[in-house]
Amino acid sequence: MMTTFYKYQGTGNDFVMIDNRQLLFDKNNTKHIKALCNRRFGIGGDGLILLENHDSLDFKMVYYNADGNESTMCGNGGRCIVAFANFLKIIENRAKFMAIDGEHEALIDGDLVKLQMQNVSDVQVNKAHVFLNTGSPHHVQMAADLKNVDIKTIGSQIRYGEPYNDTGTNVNFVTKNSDTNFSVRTYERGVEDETLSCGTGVTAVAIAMHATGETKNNLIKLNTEGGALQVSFEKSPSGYYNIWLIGPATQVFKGEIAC
Ligand SMILES: N[C@@H](CCC[C@H](N)C(=O)O)C(=O)O
Repeated sequence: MMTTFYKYQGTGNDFVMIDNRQLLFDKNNTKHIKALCNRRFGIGGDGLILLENHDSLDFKMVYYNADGNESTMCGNGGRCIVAFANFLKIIENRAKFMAIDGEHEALIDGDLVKLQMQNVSDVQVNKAHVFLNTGSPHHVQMAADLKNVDIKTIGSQIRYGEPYNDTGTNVNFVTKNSDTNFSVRTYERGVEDETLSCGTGVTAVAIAMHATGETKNNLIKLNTEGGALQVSFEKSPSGYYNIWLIGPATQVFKGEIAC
């Protein structure tokens, strides 16, 4: 059997995208999903995303990491699936869809996809790092010499170490450029390596920088290795709300693969 797939990228975080409205894709075959994401033996991607029908919303997003396992929310993947739904003519310029962390709203504004993220109430500020969940878990720590951080080695030590252990976390290293601009490099759980960008990661960084007083602004530009993203938010006594992740999402190619 041949499966038609599309490849999307959002600031270099890349995904195999499959229209699974007919429910033909075998979702329990972890090995197969991992093989499709393999950059040498498969299509290649940081993850694989299925677009499915939803009873009351425009569509449903099902996200798998490159290791073949279904995981928590992917912010860049969320922006890419909105672009894909637009390409499939399921939506025009706005969408409401279901993901693993709940309902999301999104807007397409020219080349940009704006994705509303879930509210964040629990921001754990520690001495040397911040931990918070923006749909996926994120450890955020400052790095004086971001360019030279060995992201894979140090990220993996933190991801598998205390207190995260088996569940793990994504790990973000940050440098402040100005009150409104930060650079970020991310080690992603489930890819088990650095990715060029992480949407829930930069969202976590923007909130962490606000929570620790590194910035007082609520519209932050985040430079990733794959390009620039923006995050806006509001703060109330109970936490952060009206959080938006903003950036480009691009279809790269279409193909067919035997499976
Ligand atoms: N690249 C994603 C994050 C995907 C989920 C993550 N790897 C995890 O398993 O926690 C993003 O853009 O948010």
